[in-house]
Amino acid sequence: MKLAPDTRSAPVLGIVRMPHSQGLALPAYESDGAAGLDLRAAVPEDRPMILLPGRRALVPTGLIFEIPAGYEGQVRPRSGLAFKHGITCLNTPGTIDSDYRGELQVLLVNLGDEDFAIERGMRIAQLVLAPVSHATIEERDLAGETARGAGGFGSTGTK
Ligand SMILES: O=c1ccn([C@H]2C[C@H](O)[C@@H](COP(=O)(O)OP(=O)(O)OP(=O)(O)O)O2)c(=O)[nH]1
Repeated sequence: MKLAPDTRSAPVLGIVRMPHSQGLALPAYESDGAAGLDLRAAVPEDRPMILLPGRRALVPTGLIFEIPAGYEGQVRPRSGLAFKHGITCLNTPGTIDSDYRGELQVLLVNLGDEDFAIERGMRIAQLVLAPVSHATIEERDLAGETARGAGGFGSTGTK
């Protein structure tokens, strides 16, 4: 199926390579309609990172992103890694601020029951570019009335 062309003008995402990501493919949309750019692990070829069950680690991407103003980057897990190995992002969605100029790192956690080897070039997570707004903050004396009121946390039941 051909997806409808995007008529919005595409934001430009700048990517700067650090030395340890030389030779790795740049993040790319893996299909026409993919929401995220796959992020690859920039760990040494001869030293995969071993994530033991229950442990977490910051995995380098070797990339600095220039997120355009008015957007954020959301670092999200890959469902295949989560389903097959219990590997997910601990802080999902990780927030990449548009003024961040450090290396993008991916905080992975092993919720599976086996050791997991993160190898160089492995696609470990995905980055979604999403619009954000800065709200104008107004302090108020009272919150406006609504039908829900203060009901939450399951107040409407499950059926
Ligand atoms: O998964 C992530 C999440 C964040 N970051 C980087 C980019 C982001 O802009 C910065 C700060 O992230 P966040 O705002 O979530 O962290 P914080 O704990 O609030 O720290 P800070 O005080 O530095 O904002 O860290 C990553 O590389 N990976």
